[in-house]
Amino acid sequence: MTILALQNVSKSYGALKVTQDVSFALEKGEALGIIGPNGAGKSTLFNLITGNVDVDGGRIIFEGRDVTSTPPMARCLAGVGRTFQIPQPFDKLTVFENLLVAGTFGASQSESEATDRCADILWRTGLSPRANDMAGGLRLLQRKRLELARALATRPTLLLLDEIAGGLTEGECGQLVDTIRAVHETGISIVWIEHVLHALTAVVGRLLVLDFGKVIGIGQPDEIMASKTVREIYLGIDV
Ligand SMILES: Nc1ncnc2c1ncn2[C@@H]1O[C@H](COP(=O)(O)OP(=O)(O)OP(=O)(O)O)[C@@H](O)[C@H]1O
Repeated sequence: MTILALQNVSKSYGALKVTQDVSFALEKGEALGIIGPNGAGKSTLFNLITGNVDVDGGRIIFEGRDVTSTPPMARCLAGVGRTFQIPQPFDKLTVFENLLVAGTFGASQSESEATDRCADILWRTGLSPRANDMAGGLRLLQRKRLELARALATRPTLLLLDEIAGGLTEGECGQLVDTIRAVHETGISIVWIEHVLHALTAVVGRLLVLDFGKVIGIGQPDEIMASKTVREIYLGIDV
């Protein structure tokens, strides 16, 4: 069953076509990776899926409903959770308080309803020892974990991850991949934009390649990475 479908979605900023006639479908429980050069339109695609940016054309279907004109908050409450490339937690709240904000406002639950769930998410994302620390004092790995935890606190059925492994050491990246794999095993569907390919392919079953806002390939990671066009455009390999 399809959880998310984009049908001929387009977006331009002035003369710049950032998203060009993009169509793809994500099955329930699937994990899909998105790769592409800098400026290819990857984050814009997430902004279109979440409603932070309006489409110029095309349709976005989530859980069988047309959400193309649905505001971001309503899409979040319907089950679309996301992380941002640059984590921006509430620095002057504790890690746990940050989760509670997401768990109450983002999942429409009372504080008492959200508390146990948020404590469980803290544990699952390895943040329990940091629960009472101010978010502003966290190191990069912990900020990335908090970004993931906040998205999970909104109770997503579809989780969009935007370059969550960027800037981490190899060891930290491996730990985060284990956490994301465990999240995926709970049945949450994932779309993950990432430049760290080995992290991505440790989790996703398919890759989608964007270039100048267009889908230039979608399929199994091995097939995609063997494609001449992808190797030329994305890896810069002259073949
Ligand atoms: N609000 C905006 N106004 C004008 N141009 C924009 C806007 N948002 C994005 N762009 C442009 O759209 C293009 C795609 O940007 P986007 O952030 O989606 O790319 P990306 O593939 O996520 O890049 P990166 O890998 O560097 O994060 C870029 O040229 C960017 O400058």
